[in-house]
Amino acid sequence: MLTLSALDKVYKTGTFGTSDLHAVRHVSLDVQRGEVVSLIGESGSGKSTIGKMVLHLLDSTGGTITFDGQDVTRLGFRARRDYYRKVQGVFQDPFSSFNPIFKVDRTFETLRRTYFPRVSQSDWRGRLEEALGAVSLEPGDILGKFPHQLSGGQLQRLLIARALLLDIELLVADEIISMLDASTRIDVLNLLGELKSRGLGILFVTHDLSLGNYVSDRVVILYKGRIVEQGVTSAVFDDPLHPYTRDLLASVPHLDRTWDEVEAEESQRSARLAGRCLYHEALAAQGRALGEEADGGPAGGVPDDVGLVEHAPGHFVGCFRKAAEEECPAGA
Ligand SMILES: Nc1ncnc2c1ncn2[C@@H]1O[C@H](COP(=O)(O)OP(=O)(O)OP(=O)(O)O)[C@@H](O)[C@H]1O
Repeated sequence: MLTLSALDKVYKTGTFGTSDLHAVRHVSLDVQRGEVVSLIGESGSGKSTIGKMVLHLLDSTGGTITFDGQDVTRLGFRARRDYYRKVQGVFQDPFSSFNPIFKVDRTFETLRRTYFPRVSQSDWRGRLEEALGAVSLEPGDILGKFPHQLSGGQLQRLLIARALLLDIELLVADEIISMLDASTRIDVLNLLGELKSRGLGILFVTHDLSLGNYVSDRVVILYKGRIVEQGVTSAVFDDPLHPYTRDLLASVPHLDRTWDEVEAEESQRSARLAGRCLYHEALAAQGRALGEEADGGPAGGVPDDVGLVEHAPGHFVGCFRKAAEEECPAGA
């Protein structure tokens, strides 16, 4: 359904826009109907930039985005409107998606006027109540209220209801439950599971590995805008191949280990990988200051073009040694 091919994004930075920040590099992935694919990576790895390019909130600087085989990388006004009928996004902070001076009903009225001008008010009311019911919201509790009168979880569900009214095929869910409390989180996650079983494809953006493990059919691990590993969730979590994926998994807090034990494991892993893995060297050299641009090249950072190698069916790892068909001494 959705396919990204060698997608790139370079931001112009600096006072006069003379510096380049390569936020997304040659990212290729796909999301099928009824499938949840998670983009996982630390802050600054390019997850949201990819989500925004899929949603046409940002232009890409290279590569293509296709939806059902049609190139949607550059869309005119009309085509964009049609695209948004099939593809919608929900973001971390639901408050920023609503205008605080209007009641939430306005969001739905705008939707009706834009996409369903011929639907009568009474039909529309029926559809709206059905969509609110699907996200477990009682119309009487929600309609006629201002955003500040509703909780983050209610607003998040309203945004999903809005997407349902459009009968979308793909949802880009960018950190949508980070701001919710534990019980609301479960409600929203269950809702996503239900939408998936109805055939919705979901591109789920998260920095939270446990969450990625819980919701996804496949995961894509990003580091500095590059895919370092991707595959079926159980394959990647049970047998992480890339040192960065292993680092990420090792950094998940365990209640049964003390800080000293975690530090000892970390230094053993560092010693094992030292001088062997460019990704690892880059992380060490930058003191894990992710978000800074790596220079590229073996000395300072990560090489530009590291192809993904299929280690097992559907399980890909990016490694300069593997790409050169060399053995990885780190065992990755
Ligand atoms: N508008 C912008 N102009 C310049 N640089 C940007 C812009 N937006 C993002 N960046 C940079 O692009 C890189 C990727 O940012 P992005 O927001 O996609 O990362 P992320 O993985 O979603 O991070 P987070 O989890 O913190 O949201 C970062 O280095 C960020 O500073």
